[in-house]
Parts: sequence; structure tokens; C-alpha cells
Amino acid sequence: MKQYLLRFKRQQLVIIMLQIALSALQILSAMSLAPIIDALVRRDLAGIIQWCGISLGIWLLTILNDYILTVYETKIIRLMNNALRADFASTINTYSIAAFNQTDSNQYISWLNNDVKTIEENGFKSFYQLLNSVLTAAFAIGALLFYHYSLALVAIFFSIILMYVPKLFNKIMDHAALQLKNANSQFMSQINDLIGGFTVFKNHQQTITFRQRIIQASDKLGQTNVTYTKKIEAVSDGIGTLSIFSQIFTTGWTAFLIFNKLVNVGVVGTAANLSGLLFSNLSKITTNLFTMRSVQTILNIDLVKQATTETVPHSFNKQLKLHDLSFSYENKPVLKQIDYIFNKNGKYALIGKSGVGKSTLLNLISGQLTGYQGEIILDKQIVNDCASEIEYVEQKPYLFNTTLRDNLELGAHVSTTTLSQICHDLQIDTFMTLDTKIIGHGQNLSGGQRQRIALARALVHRKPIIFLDEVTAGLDEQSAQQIESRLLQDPDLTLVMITHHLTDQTRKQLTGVLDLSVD
Ligand SMILES: Nc1ncnc2c1ncn2[C@@H]1O[C@H](COP(=O)(O)OP(=O)(O)OP(=O)(O)O)[C@@H](O)[C@H]1O
Repeated sequence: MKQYLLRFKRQQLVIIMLQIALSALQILSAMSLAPIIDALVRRDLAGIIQWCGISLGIWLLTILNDYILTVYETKIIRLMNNALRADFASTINTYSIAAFNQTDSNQYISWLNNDVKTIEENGFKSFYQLLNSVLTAAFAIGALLFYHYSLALVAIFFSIILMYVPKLFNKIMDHAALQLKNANSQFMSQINDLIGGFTVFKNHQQTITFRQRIIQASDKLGQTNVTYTKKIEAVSDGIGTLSIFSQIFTTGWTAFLIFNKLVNVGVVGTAANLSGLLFSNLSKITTNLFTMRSVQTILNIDLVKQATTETVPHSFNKQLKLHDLSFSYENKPVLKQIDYIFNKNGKYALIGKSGVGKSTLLNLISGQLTGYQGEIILDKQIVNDCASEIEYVEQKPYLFNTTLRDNLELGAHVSTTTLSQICHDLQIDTFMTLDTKIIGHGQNLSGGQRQRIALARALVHRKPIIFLDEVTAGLDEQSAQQIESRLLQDPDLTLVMITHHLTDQTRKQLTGVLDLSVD
């Protein structure tokens, strides 16, 4: 967490200055009580009015300072949250597609949502509260010293006890925090699964199960929350009790000093206030230290850079060669000793009966699956995969809920003319414009339409090799033929397309056909 605070050093300095001012004002407010009581004892009405005015002025300044500080802290927390999310995104960016797919997507959502919220609440906000508590406690001791050294000594004695006792519970609290984090992430995963399958429940008249499962998931999370709260409250209430005892003792000690005429009568109220401020802030310090520890646990687990195989760009000038390539899912062999060469700018069909492993082969080459035997060779260089050279247009491509233009550009700037031409070639302009917004990730579009949008995306970004998984399957014969011809006539494109319906016209234009059904 420290690294995020330090990234905004100048801003933290401003916060510290505002915190110092706030703590000093809080202590001055407490101290302004003593002269009022002393004036009362002297029956000095003017003195009472004067000190009441000063006290009110200090309070108004305290409130103003608190307002400025809270708003400024929130602004800096926003910057730190951005940095944190950017780091999570960078961690995800280092993953290869296969490594990314190995983890449930809820885990990533949980990083960017739950974890960032927890770090904000238990980390950044706790740190600022801690800062305020430390400063207020230090000023309170200073003020007690101002009245009598023995008051400061009593305060320091109890402070040490109050700071030490909670350390005995560190392990229990760490464990509780981790359990809560896991429960949150499990809850997200369950809810996502249920929401994703809502239509299944609805279609089978099982909406009651949908509701029950949501309640079950909610209750499970609630139970962990109760356990967590029980632990944290037991510790903080224990500390609270100790703090009240310390406060009462300090007040008693002040009464003893007044009795012996060592301090003025007015100090009794102020000392009670100051010790109240001191001990309540000490308990806050320990609670905040606890919560901040849990943040480090999250950061250690999630932001530790995991060893992944990054997508490495290779050169592709001549050929993509598969040598003796075999692959099994668990113990189920799918591909056996495939040998094949795809030449640059060649056009290929990948055929074979359903389930023979066509998608699996393309997933291996494009780096979405790992763990094969044999070799993938790009221009004589053995590579793990060709992820950076390939655009794989899958059967169920992912579309973002934004405009068609944004889905095609993905943040890059491409001229409207180029985009319009590609949309025209792929007949996308027959059902939407560049500014049409896609909703429900394309649920209102047919499978074929979604695939054509993904194909357009591939053409916009011009990767040297395009893999197509039956992109034209959902189209009428004429449109399918037109789109295939457009791709087959592109001289700078290496094309591999899975197809179940290889027409004679298409076959004539191909460089080769890889039939996986043939042993
Ligand atoms: N993730 C997976 N885990 C286990 N087995 C899988 C997995 N994905 C696919 N399979 C199995 O591997 C075999 C090959 O599947 P694949 O999708 O590659 O076939 P395909 O030739 O593309 O089929 P289709 O033409 O029907 O799309 C099938 O028997 C399938 O059941």
C-alpha cells in the first residue's frame, strides 16, 4: 500500500498539513473549556463570554478544516484507486490468453471491484484516520503536559498498554480478513453464475430455485461477515473498555491534582476531554493498524506478478509449420501427430467431421490453449504459439456493449472510409451503422452477424494470419460466397477457415485443404 501513497508524495504532504491543523484545532477546542470554567469559578462574566466566543471560533475553524480535508482526501483516493486498477490491468495484460483463461473471470472482476473497494476502505481511508489519530493523540499528550507533567506520564503509561495489547490478536485478525475476502469473491462467482443462467431457470419454471440460491449465497457471505465482525468487535470492544478505564483513571488523577492545588479547577473538564480524545484515538490507531494489515494480505496475493508466458511477437515472412502436433484434453486424445505447412498469404480450409478437433487446433496455434506435444514453427523458429500474428474469429466472438465503430477500432483510430468499406464488404451495413450501439454483447444479433463484426474487427487490425471458425455458416449461399471471395482475393492475408460446407467455387481458390478426419 505504501507504494500507492508514495506515488502522490506532494498531495500526501498537503494532507499531513491539513491533518496537523485539524488535530491542533481539536485539542485547542478541548483546551478552551478550562478558561471558561475558571472564569465561572471567578464569577467573571466578561471572561466567560470572551472564552465562549474563542471556543466557538475554534470549532468553526475545525469544521471548515475537516470539510477541506475530507474533500481533498477523497480526490487523492480517487488517484490512488486509478493507479491500483491500472496495476491490476497491467498484471492481467502480462498473461497469455491461455493463462488468462485458466482463471475464472470473476476473479479479475473481484480484483477490480471488491479488492479495490477494500483497499480504499481498509487501506487508504484507514491510513488517513490513523494519521489523524496519531497526531491528535500526540497533541493531547502535549496539552496534558502543559497542565502537569504527571498527567502526561499517566497518559503515556496507559497509551503503551493500549498499543501493546491488540498486537496479541494480529494472527486471528489476519485470518478473519482473508476469510472475508475469499467469501466475497465466492459470492461474486456464485451470483454471476446464477445471473448468467437466469433464462435457463425461467425457461424451466424454476425461478424459485434462482431466488433460493441467491438467498443461500447471500446468507453464506453474511455468515462470514458475522464471524468477521464478532472477532473485530470483540477485540475493539476489549480495547474500548481498557480505554474507558484509562480515561476514568486520568480524570481521577486530575481531581487529585486539583485537590492538592497543583492545577486549576477548570482543568478537570479539559483533562477529561483530552484523555477522552487520547484514548479513543489510541483505540482507533490499533483498529486502523488491524484493517491496514488485511490490505497488505490482499496486495500480496493479487498483485504479486504471476509467472506467465507473455505473448511474444515473431516474424512471419514465409510459413507457419505444424510438426508432429498432438494434443489431449485431460486423458482424451484429440489431435494426433499433425504435420502441415501454411504458406504466407495462402488460403486454406480446415475440414473434418464434428468433434474431430478443428477448433482445438486453431486454439493451440493462436495460443488460447497450451500443453501440446510437437512443434509450431514460424519461419524456422520454434514458438510456443503465434498469438501476436493471428486473429481468431471464433464461433461465439465477444462484442462490447458500445458502438459498432468502437468494437472495430478498440481504441485505435481508423478512418471512417476504411471502416465503412470493410462493413460494406462484409454486408454489415445491411443491419447496422457504425454508430449503432451493441446491446447485451450482441444478443439481438444473429450468430452470423456477430461473427461478421468480429471478422471486420480482424480486417481492421490486419493481423497477418486470420483464422475463421465457420464465419459464413449462418449466411445465405450468395452472401457467403461474396464474403469468402472478398477474403480469398485479399493478396496480403494468410487465411485458415474451418468449414463444413466447402463449395467447388471456394475449393478452386484455395492453396490447400487440411482434413483432420484423414489419419
Ligand atoms: N475444453 C474442453 N475440455 C474437454 N474436451 C473438450 C474441450 N473442448 C473440446 N473438447 C472435446 O474435444 C473434441 C474436439 O473439439 P473441437 O471443438 O475442437 O471440435 P471441432 O472439430 O471444432 O467440432 P465442431 O465442428 O463441432 O465445431 C470434442 O470431442 C470435444 O468434445
